[in-house]
Amino acid sequence: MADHPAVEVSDLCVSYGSAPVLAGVALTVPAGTGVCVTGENGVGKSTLLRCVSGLQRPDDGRIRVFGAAPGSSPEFWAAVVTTVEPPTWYPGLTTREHAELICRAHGQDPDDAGVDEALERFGLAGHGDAIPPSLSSGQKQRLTLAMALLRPSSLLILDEPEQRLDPEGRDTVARMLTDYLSTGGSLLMASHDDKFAVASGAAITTMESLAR
Ligand SMILES: Nc1ncnc2c1ncn2[C@@H]1O[C@H](COP(=O)(O)OP(=O)(O)OP(=O)(O)O)[C@@H](O)[C@H]1O
Repeated sequence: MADHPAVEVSDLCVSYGSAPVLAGVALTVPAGTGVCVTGENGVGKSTLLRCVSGLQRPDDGRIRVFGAAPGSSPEFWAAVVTTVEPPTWYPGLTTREHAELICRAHGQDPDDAGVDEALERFGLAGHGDAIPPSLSSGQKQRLTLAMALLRPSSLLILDEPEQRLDPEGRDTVARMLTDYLSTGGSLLMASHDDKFAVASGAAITTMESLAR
């Protein structure tokens, strides 16, 4: 895995109907680094992230994630966390139980994985016994990111992680992404907040610069 870039995209083309959205997009995220894709609304950032996440088949082009095609293999989903799709909450499970579940699903003891610390760090300690649908939109986003960062992974694919977060929440997430990168993780994200992206340790690249 370490021999390959985290993400390698070349000649990626996606159209919706007759409207081309991505035309010959190329992108590399070296393993252990972070890249943030920026650009105006509708330029195709989420489409790119969906394709790299294996959630959308491009019309043309080549995508490799740690040297393999993205998709439905257990190895891919053991290595990759994507927040491109909005989360689905389990009926009747609390915020804490969601965090515990994600740990257990990945073979971690929730205490050892630091569920309490994660809830505290994300400002959710007082909401551990609430069910996620009752949380505010920013608190839901905090829980989504806490769960993404609690489980082991090698690549995070995050679509506008700063969305709905207050300034303190953005700072917390940026610090945690910097830590993630410093421990060898790789990051591909889309964002409208350059300051947040830089604070996260990601190199900024515009969608425009990725197209041929
Ligand atoms: N399922 C779909 N069917 C048809 N058109 C779509 C579909 N998904 C996206 N599009 C169109 O493709 C273009 C790119 O959308 P995309 O969501 O990838 O952009 P984005 O850069 O992530 O935008 P934003 O900054 O608003 O999140 C837009 O014009 C959008 O309307």
